Amino acid sequence: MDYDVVFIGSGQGAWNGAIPMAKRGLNVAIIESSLWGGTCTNRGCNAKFTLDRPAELVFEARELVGLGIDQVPKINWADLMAHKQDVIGPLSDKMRQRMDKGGVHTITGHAQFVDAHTLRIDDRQTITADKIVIVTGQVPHRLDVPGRELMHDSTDFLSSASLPDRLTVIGAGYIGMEAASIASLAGADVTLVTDGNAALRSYDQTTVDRLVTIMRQNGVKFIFNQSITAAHQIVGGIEVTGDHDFRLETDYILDATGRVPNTSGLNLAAVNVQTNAHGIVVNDHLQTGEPNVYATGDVIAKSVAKITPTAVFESHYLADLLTDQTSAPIRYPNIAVNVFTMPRLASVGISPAEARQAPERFRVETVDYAQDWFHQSDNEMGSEITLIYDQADQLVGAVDMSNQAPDTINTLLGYMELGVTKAQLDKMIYIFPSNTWETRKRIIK
Ligand SMILES: Cc1cc2nc3c(=O)[nH]c(=O)nc-3n(C[C@H](O)[C@H](O)[C@H](O)COP(=O)(O)OP(=O)(O)OC[C@H]3O[C@@H](n4cnc5c(N)ncnc54)[C@H](O)[C@@H]3O)c2cc1C
Ligand SMILES: NC(=O)c1ccc[n+]([C@@H]2O[C@H](COP(=O)([O-])OP(=O)(O)OC[C@H]3O[C@@H](n4cnc5c(N)ncnc54)[C@H](O)[C@@H]3O)[C@@H](O)[C@H]2O)c1
Repeated sequence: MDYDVVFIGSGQGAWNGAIPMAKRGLNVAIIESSLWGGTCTNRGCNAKFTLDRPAELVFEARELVGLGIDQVPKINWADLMAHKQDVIGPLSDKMRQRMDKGGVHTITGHAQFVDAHTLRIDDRQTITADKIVIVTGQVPHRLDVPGRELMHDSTDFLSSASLPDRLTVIGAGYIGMEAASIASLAGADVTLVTDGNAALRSYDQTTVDRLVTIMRQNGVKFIFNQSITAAHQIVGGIEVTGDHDFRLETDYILDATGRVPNTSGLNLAAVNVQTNAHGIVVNDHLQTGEPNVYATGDVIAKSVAKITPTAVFESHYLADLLTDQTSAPIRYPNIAVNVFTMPRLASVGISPAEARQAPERFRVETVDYAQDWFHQSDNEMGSEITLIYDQADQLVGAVDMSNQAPDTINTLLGYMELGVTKAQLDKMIYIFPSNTWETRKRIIK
């Protein structure tokens, strides 16, 4: 065999495990057909976050208009996009160097299976491996309607040279909500259209309703229960049409209707690897139907969130499994999740809906930040935190919608995972004033 382990795809689900495997003595290669580091690094989290920072400043300045702020800063999209390119552009090369330095062989090209131990790369090279890991991620779902060529995906949007005057976002998931938030705070007239009656379905819907209200107050128009059936060019723009005589004139359409597992170019017919609508089917050792073929990251069918931290966790697990550091099945701990809207919406653990269904087991406590001096100083009106405790008064879940929500939920995740008690928290001396102090205060009160 040419290699002990070969990864197909170089994203977070691959290199985080590949480097430790190489350091522990395995002969490891990663094959990548596009940018090194995959989606998160080049066209996902990092690119989005760079565009989001000024939007965050605009939002926070707006909250203080008349309370000490006279002028809200204005985003210069062209400069921001150039800055994003300066930050994100070099990352692919840096990521490849990181993998090379970590002792991993990096091979450029598109890989597909010949058999369970053999991969063909771009019809130019064939390599063999004892074990193969599929980490090919997801690709944007695209609406199959007339005029789809006039629509853009998240990769296009995150590289758009100019900010459209009128932006139509289709879909109210992570990508649609985050793009709507950034674009509207950057000055676009944003309409978000979705086929269902709810946004961000995996989040606590009471809090999501409050988020939608705040986004509406900040200029995003929401249209629920609306299917889009076509788009066509008109003088001065694009017309989007849908059922029930829906018509909307716009300048740019972002199709944010989801992402689908990237399995079609792998020639899976040559191996015993099963897929379903959610991705590659794996067992609790991330093993496919082919005993030497594994899969990690977004491409697998999994019940946990398809986000970078779960891909990294799986990659680390596989490094331990394939270097005999563990033989145990993968067990996910509590997973903190966050939507980068303004305000942020983050959650962890038992949801308020689950807790309310079992009042004999859980206590649910919601704190309206409008009543709280710390958030009043930012004028964070409409924001709130919900905390869920079990019978032993131990924190088991939380939902926070506020400007600081990711850090609040990260802090609470630590308390939950380590089983930190109120008595222990009472003995910690945090910085005051700070978000961590306020979060702790809420628990020990
Ligand atoms: C717009 C956007 C914003 C996001 N924001 C966040 C966020 O804020 N936080 C967060 O946690 N997650 C976020 N995510 C999700 C996150 O990007 C993914 O969970 C993560 O990138 C998954 O990593 P992965 O390694 O499984 O796959 P990917 O990073 O998608 O990597 C797959 C790689 O495989 C390569 N490949 C595919 N087929 C082949 C082949 N046949 N041969 C060779 N190479 C191949 C692809 O080119 C790609 O580089 C975001 C995603 C998007 C799209
Ligand atoms: N902050 C983060 O962690 C983050 C950010 C962005 C993306 N992601 C990841 O990216 C992936 C994709 O996210 P997403 O937001 O694209 O997908 P999603 O599946 O969460 O949302 C898709 C949205 O499109 C709507 N939709 C689907 N078909 C439609 C149609 N025909 N017409 C109108 N609306 C339609 C759905 O109702 C839903 O609101 C997820 O795995 C997510 O975890 C994570």
